[in-house]
Amino acid sequence: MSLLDWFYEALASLGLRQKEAKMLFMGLDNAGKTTLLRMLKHERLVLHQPTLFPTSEELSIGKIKFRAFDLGGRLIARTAWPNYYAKVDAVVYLVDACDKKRFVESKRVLDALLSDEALAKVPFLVLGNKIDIPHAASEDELRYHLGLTDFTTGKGKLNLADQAVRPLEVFMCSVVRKMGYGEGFKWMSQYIKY
Ligand SMILES: Nc1nc2c(ncn2[C@@H]2O[C@H](COP(=O)(O)OP(=O)(O)OP(=O)(O)O)[C@@H](O)[C@H]2O)c(=O)[nH]1
Ligand SMILES: [Mg+2]
Repeated sequence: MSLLDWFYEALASLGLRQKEAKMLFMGLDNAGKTTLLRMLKHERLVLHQPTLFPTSEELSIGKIKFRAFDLGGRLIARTAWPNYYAKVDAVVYLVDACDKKRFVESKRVLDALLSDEALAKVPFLVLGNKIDIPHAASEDELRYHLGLTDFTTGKGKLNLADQAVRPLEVFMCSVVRKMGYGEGFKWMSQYIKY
C-alpha cells in the first residue's frame, strides 16, 4: 500500500472521507471510453485525443461516488493496465459494436481480464457501444463473438450468496445519443458494496 493509499484509508476509517468506489474503464482503443467518461462527467460530448496516459475523474452515479480511471486502449497503453488492478470495485469494458473486424482482439483482451486473479469477483459491465451506427452488431451477436453467451449473469439482481459467481452482463449503448449505458450502470451499482 502506498503512503497516499494509507493516508486515504486512515481518513476513511475516521469517517472523514466518504469512500469512493474504484472503477476502471477498459477496452480496445477507439471503443469510446473517454467519450463515455466525459459524457458522465460533463453531460455533453467533449472533443479529445486518443488516451496515451491514464487519467481519473470523480463521478457520482446514483448515491455512489466513484473514482473512474480511463485507461487507454492502444497496445502500448494497455501495458499499464495491471498497475490499476488493486482494490477495484467494478470494471466497465467497452467494445465498438460496429468494428466487427476487432471482435476477436477485443475478446482476447477481455478474456485476459476475466481470468486475471487480481480482478477475480469484480463485477464486469460490458458495453457494446455505437449502436447509433446502422450496421452495429446486436446484443446477441456481440455476446456470441465475445464468448459470453453462457457466462452473463442476468440483468436482474444476482444473489451474491453464491460467492463463486462474478456479476457480468452486456448492455448495448450509444454514448453520443446518451442511451443504454444508464441501465448498465444501474445494474452495476447493485454490486458495489458502499
Ligand atoms: N457513432 C458513435 N461514435 C462514438 C460513440 N462513442 C464514441 N464514439 C467515437 O469513437 C471515437 C473514439 O472514442 P474515444 O472515446 O476516444 O475512444 P477510447 O476508447 O477512449 O480510445 P483510446 O483512448 O484510444 O483507448 C471518437 O471519434 C468518438 O467520437 C458512439 O456512441 N457513437
Ligand atoms: Mg480514450
